[in-house]
Amino acid sequence: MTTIKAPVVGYRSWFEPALLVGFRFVQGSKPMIREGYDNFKNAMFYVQRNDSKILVISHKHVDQLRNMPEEKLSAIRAHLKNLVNKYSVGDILLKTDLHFRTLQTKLTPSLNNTIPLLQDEMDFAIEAEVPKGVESDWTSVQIYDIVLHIVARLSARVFLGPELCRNREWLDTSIHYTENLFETVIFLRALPTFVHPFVAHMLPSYWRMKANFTTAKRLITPMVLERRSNEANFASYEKPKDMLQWMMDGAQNDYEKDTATLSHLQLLLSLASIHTTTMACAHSIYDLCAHPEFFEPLREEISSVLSSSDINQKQTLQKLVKVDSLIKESQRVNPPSQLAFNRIVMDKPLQLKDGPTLPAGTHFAMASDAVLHDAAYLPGATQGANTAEFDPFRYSKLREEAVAKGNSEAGNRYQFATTDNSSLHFGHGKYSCPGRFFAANEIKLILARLLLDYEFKYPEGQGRPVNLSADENLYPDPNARVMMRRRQQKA
Ligand code: HEM
Repeated sequence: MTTIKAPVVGYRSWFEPALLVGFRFVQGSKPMIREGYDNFKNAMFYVQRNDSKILVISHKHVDQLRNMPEEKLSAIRAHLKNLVNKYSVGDILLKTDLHFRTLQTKLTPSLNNTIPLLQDEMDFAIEAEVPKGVESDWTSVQIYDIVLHIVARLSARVFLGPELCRNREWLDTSIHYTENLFETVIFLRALPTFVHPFVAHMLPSYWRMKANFTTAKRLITPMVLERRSNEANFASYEKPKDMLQWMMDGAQNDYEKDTATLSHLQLLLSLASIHTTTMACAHSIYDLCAHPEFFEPLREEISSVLSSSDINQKQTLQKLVKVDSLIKESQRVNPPSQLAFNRIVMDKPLQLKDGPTLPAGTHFAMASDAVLHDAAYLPGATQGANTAEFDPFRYSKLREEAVAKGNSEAGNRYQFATTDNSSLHFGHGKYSCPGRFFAANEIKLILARLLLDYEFKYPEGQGRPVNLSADENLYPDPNARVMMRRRQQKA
């Protein structure tokens, strides 16, 4: 395959073997990507993963590329390549986008109706997942794990309905599938592709992932069959309003109607949503514990909004402007990945505006993390500003300023779920994350409940846990402990 010429970052010397640079990338990608951005931000550079070199191009090209069709520039193929799909999700995403279009056409327009369901499940989830000790005293907890289980329960309520969302086996499967998949993927990506066929089958995580799929089929198939039979036999049958039903209704061919496909897509929904949402919540809590002075202003906003409006309204969540800003800033400082807008150039070379032609087959991405740490692109920042500083109200201030100037349209630009040509953590354009509006609601509901009802702080002498990395992906330390206690006084 023809490749474009560009410098490869991360080498310590001319003699360092590429394989070693690739190994160092697994846990040391941040300085490498920042080095590339600082030196070549208006050009392009490669980062060295051992499964593949990824070309990092300037985000200035995103407007030209964001709505390009899959046949020319593929988001799915880049996603599959990053997931080493032959040994993880397979080729299902090349055969169907049923879950993607259902999120766009059914879930997002129905977000309002999901709020009461999420609220209801939250009561149950908090009762089930928060240790009883916190009721009376400060208790050391693994908050990541608590939030993970709450998110899995809430998401399952909307994806599969009230029955499976309380089924222990499904909850474990939906959580562990992602963990097993990432363990497999990160291990394989550290190795050159020619060894993947030999190594993959030796990984216990690979076999656990397969077992997760078998469990998903065993749990979901009877539900699909029962729903189909009810629909066929009872005129008065009221169809459930959840992702599974919407996908069953929207299935357009035998492959999409197949119970194995529907089960697999539920696992892929879990993969796309549960840990990503949990990470955003956990980062927000870790950041607040490191900056406890921000707890009170957030609690004030939450209680004032909730006392004046009904939480079951979508507009209510939109009024949580400071909470929204906190989540966006926390994501800016701790993004899920340092690279976004992964794409593969399909059959024909792609001529970039004001740039070179990318040969067919090129896998490229954009340095989403570095861009939002560059004062030139960080909204509201002045030249020389300390862009590493955590300012939870950065975006709410910008929104308020825009609204004060009568420009509420511009204010929307600073919302968590809004993407633009420098805010790329959900991608941007046609193939940007279709679940981000749901994620924003879920995170706000969880944080509002946790902040109003509980207090958090780090144990004596402990600060914010350092983020962990696996290639370009970053994640909060899941084992970090915080102290948690029921709030004595509600504001
Ligand atoms: C904070 C949480 C989340 C983050 C940071 C996130 C981020 C992303 C990103 C970066 C992409 C790739 C976009 C591109 O190719 O340009 C993506 C795709 C996607 N996201 Fe999200 N996402 C989140 C939550 C969710 C949720 C809650 C859902 C489902 C309700 C979801 C469903 C999807 C789907 C279906 C895709 C397409 C790829 C696939 O089929 O798996 N995401 N997301």
